[in-house]
Amino acid sequence: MKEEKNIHTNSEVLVKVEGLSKKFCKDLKTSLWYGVKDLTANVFGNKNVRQLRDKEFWAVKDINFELRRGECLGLIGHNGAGKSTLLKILNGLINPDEGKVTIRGRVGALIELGAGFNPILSGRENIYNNGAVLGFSKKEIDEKVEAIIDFSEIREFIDMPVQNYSSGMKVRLGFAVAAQMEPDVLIIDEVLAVGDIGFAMKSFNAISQILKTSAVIFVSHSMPFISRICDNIILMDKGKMLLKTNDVGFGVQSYFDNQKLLGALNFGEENIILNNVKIHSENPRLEGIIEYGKKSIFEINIDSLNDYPKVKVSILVYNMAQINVALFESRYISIKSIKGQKFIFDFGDSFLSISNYFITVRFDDLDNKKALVVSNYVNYRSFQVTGAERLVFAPLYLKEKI
Ligand SMILES: Nc1ncnc2c1ncn2[C@@H]1O[C@H](COP(=O)(O)OP(=O)(O)OP(=O)(O)O)[C@@H](O)[C@H]1O
Repeated sequence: MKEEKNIHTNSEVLVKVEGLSKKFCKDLKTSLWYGVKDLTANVFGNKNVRQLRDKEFWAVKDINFELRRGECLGLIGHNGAGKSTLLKILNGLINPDEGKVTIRGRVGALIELGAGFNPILSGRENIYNNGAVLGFSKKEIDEKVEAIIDFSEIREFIDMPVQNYSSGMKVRLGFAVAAQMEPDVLIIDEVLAVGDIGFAMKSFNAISQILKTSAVIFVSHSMPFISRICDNIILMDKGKMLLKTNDVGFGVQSYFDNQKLLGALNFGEENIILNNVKIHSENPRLEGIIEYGKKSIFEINIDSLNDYPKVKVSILVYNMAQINVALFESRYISIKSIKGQKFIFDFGDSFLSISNYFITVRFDDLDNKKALVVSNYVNYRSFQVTGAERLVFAPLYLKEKI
């Protein structure tokens, strides 16, 4: 596992996690049986937690980190990697089998949608309940309640039972409570993604504000969200920490490298058959690799079943988050009804940032207004941009020319 030094070394450590592990059992009956056995073993003081028994697995294994005031930790990893389990341990919802968590101060958490709310009580009553759980007096909550309702932007529905709220409304209320209660440590699971983009932007601004006095732990599969607010990353894989870094660009890239990604899909009439796309900079031997700042060359090899006198080739470049970051369009080319035609396109200097990309290749017949798209090869292949530049999450990395 790679590890880097923390930059906020002067601020106070608010979260300390040492050797944290949690195991689960894949089968409910066996789990109940182990529960009974463990209870008995506990009485006689010979519980052996380190060993996995049949059907057990480590959902969280040997996690260690420290988080200081002012830091935002992004917990990322594939589905089932153990992120939510780790958050639940940190929030005291479940006990670890091994290890220790030390948290200083008040914890605000938004973990499961609607968790922490009583569904039959109104939004307003739930604000009071949550505040009381966090240790605030009624008077203190009275002082905050208006700000919470304003932040959530659901004043109209604040006296309605929470069970009738939409998912987004629950998130709005949950985040407003967690954020406005001045937590020292704020824990947020994927739920923010449920809110609309307007609320997500507002939440990010609120998190930046909260970070002045708190530490934040944030779980998300949205790398744009992660790179927007986190300054530390832990990449989890099967319960373990694969990477701990304060280089967010590198952390995000490692997350994508660790994912299984979809293969190519072909749409369109298939009258133009794409045999091959070669991508390189000046050196054709470095196939599939473009050097940052150097020119990029795309060579396509096709078979065509018809004559197309005026065709435009479009290459759509997607980043690992499947965001379309570039569209390259060719000059008009004339395609003959023969096999094995090769076209070379020079797309000029590439300032795509260092990362991996996918391309979709589309052929438009500009002579035929009815069937404009002849072939469309979605996610046809990937390529890499390399260089000694910094890893940044922004799709384009532009530097001032000196
Ligand atoms: N109460 C439980 N009993 C048994 N297994 C559980 C329990 N809670 C979680 N698990 C298992 O622990 C593993 C980790 O789950 P967890 O929810 O922490 O993953 P995650 O990284 O948050 O995933 P996602 O990205 O899908 O939210 C999974 O295999 C899950 O099935």
